[in-house]
Amino acid sequence: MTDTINKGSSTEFDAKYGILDKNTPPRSLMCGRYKQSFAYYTLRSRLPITLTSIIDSITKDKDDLLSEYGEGSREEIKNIIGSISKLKYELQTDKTIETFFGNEPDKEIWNKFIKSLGPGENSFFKTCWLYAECYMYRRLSSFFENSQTLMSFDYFAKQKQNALISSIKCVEDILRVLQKIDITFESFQLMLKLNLWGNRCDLSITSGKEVILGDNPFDLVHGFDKRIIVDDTVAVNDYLKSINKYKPRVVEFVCDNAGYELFTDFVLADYLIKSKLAEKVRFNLKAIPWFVSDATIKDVDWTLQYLRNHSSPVLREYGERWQRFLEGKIFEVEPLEYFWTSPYEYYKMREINPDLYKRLSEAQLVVFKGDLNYRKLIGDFSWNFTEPFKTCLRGFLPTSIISLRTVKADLISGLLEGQAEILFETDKNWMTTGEYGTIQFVKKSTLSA
Ligand SMILES: O=P(O)(O)OC[C@H]1O[C@](O)(CO)[C@@H](O)[C@@H]1O
Repeated sequence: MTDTINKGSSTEFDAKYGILDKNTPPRSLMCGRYKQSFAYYTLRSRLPITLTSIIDSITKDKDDLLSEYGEGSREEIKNIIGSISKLKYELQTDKTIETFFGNEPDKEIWNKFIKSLGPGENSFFKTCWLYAECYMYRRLSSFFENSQTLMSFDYFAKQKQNALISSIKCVEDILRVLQKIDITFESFQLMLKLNLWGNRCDLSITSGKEVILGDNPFDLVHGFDKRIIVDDTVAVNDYLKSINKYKPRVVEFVCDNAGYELFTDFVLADYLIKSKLAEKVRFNLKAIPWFVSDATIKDVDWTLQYLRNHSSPVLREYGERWQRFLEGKIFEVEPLEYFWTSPYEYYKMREINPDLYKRLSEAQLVVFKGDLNYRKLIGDFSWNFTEPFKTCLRGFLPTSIISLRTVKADLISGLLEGQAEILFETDKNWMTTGEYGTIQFVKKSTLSA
């Protein structure tokens, strides 16, 4: 995939913006200046396509927007389209990242970060890929946040809702299994794998295009067993069974995509309660529309409402059950937290947001879903692939953590010697297809009483 864009990209762009025709050097921050990196492909091709598709969808849906947000939104729609086009131009001409000046609730944290970037490291292709990509989505959201009529409009909502609606047969199949599941190690393993592969339904990797699930989610799970290249399922199951002296045992989910993936988060959370491996599950969601399909609190409400209103009895049953869990505080949605839509890697959390770090440390396990969370766990940093996952956390360990990630970016840790080489021989793009997954667990040795 990256080869295509690199061959097609104009050399004058590379010359003008100091692009180096090489891959990311070892143990360096990943950024768009390395032409052979997925960072370059993302910034040069994927993100402009994402911005263009937002402009196209707003333009196409303008009449619906006008009827929903009133005639006063007409001018603002035009201005926002102009702002998105300007952002796209800045991205495509490697402009310096600008500070925020509107009424963004997290303006201070973002501007402090932007000002901390050194000269020569503060433009889209020169700064770390993670910062540039997070900045683009944050800046995009600010155009709506600072409007008078469209501040609550989620420009990704339709795609996120479709991601559930189009997978409703899989949803039904899974719920029928959950209804009568026995609590065994095998069923725990199945729930974890279903949740892992639910992460393939991420619309940012397709720049917004729908990800089509196969017919039967269990076929997908069993068919992909060999593609789980690190699997700590046994360790995390043993750990959860060993902590039964803590009450209530709390598991935090740092969620990723809405749609089918959010559904699989509810399924895994339900299983943890049903199996008595936890008494409470808390969900951490995004405060703003993020990376196309990341889940917001509104997406949780919509998902439960959609299930509760569905014609299928089993969908209604679980929509009602999970709504009751929320009312009974067995499930909890955590209060809005802008740290999750900041550019910071997680090893900086204790310094930047100690209250959040403390809250996570009170849980017995934190489940980090997906690729972007993985990038923030280890940083957009070209670690040796065999570097231990715990080392790459650089001290971030509020409590025991597990990462469930389908591999969509050219960074990874915790592989065995020679494992990556074999995978590259199989498919040179294996790191950016989402067709390989990792289940990586780090136990916090001294759990406070
Ligand atoms: O939804 P997920 O699993 O976090 O994936 C999003 C990630 O995938 C990518 O789109 C491709 O790596 C990244 O830009 C982003 O980090």
